[in-house]
Amino acid sequence: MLSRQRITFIGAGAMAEAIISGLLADNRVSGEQITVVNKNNDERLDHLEKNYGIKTSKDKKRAVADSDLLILAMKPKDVDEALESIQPHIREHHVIFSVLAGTTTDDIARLVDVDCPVVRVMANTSAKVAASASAISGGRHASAKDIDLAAELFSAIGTITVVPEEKMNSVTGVSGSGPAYFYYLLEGLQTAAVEAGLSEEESKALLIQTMEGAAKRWSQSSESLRSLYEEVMSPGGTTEAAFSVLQKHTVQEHLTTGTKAAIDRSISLGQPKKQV
Ligand SMILES: NC(=O)C1=CN([C@@H]2O[C@H](COP(=O)(O)OP(=O)(O)OC[C@H]3O[C@@H](n4cnc5c(N)ncnc54)[C@H](O)[C@@H]3O)[C@@H](O)[C@H]2O)C=CC1
Ligand SMILES: O=C(O)[C@@H]1CCC=N1
Repeated sequence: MLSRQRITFIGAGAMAEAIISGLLADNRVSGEQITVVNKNNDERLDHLEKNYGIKTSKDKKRAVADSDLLILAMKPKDVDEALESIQPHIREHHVIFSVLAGTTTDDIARLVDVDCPVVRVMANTSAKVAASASAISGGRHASAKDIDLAAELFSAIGTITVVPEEKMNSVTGVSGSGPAYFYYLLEGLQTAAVEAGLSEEESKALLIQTMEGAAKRWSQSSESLRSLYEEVMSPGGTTEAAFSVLQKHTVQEHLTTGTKAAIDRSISLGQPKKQV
């Protein structure tokens, strides 16, 4: 199915690039099938064309008319303007995938005159190395075939979980934003490593394997996370010393609160459009 789709990305930013990069690496889609349009940043279009061998266009109308699948990849605040500019060229044969945080499939359907299917997807930037944790929900007009197409496309760039749309804001705060939380924590660990005499290279190698090993261990275990970290702690040992500081500063509670703030933001990003 995917091999016959003409795909147009509306928006040429970080997320579009991550998805394009992952898709091409998987070879299920060729550069010929992909066209990217943007608002006004020609440098981004040149960058994508040169680095990925995809097509770019300054003629949005043509790029939309000549496509089967539209992938909306602009910021949520720009979706109204973006869809207004292309909506006369959207036909019923089009399938729309949206990767926008907060924005619901109904928000998008309201901005399009025809009843084409809309599928909401929350991927993350690990798509760039085919390791996104992506979730998919179908809107009102989306059929099982449309969900299958989204699953086929996004499974080329990582794992897929199909969820009802009411869970999408939670997914966004957890796995959409998730890579940033891990990078932030790792930055703290790397600072300690370097200040204690390890080189950046040494600490990177050690931390990557530590993170991958912990993820693998959790994925293969039925134990709770608490029992997994307690397994690391020897009484009076190094981990306990670290935890006494982390717990004093309620680091875990702050992580929970921060993630809830991301979920709340995803909810509020959808709200202004709901009032239209
Ligand atoms: N960056 C991330 O980790 C993730 C982002 N997302 C979602 O992906 C979407 C894009 O995010 P980023 O790529 O980070 O943003 P970005 O700012 O890097 O890219 C957005 C692109 O949309 C273009 N654009 C704006 N208005 C337009 C219009 N009217 N017509 C055509 N193009 C237009 C901009 O020129 C820009 O190239 C957002 O809605 C975000 O919620 C979802 C998951 C993860
Ligand atoms: O920060 C954001 O709004 C986007 C959505 C999920 C990750 N990045």
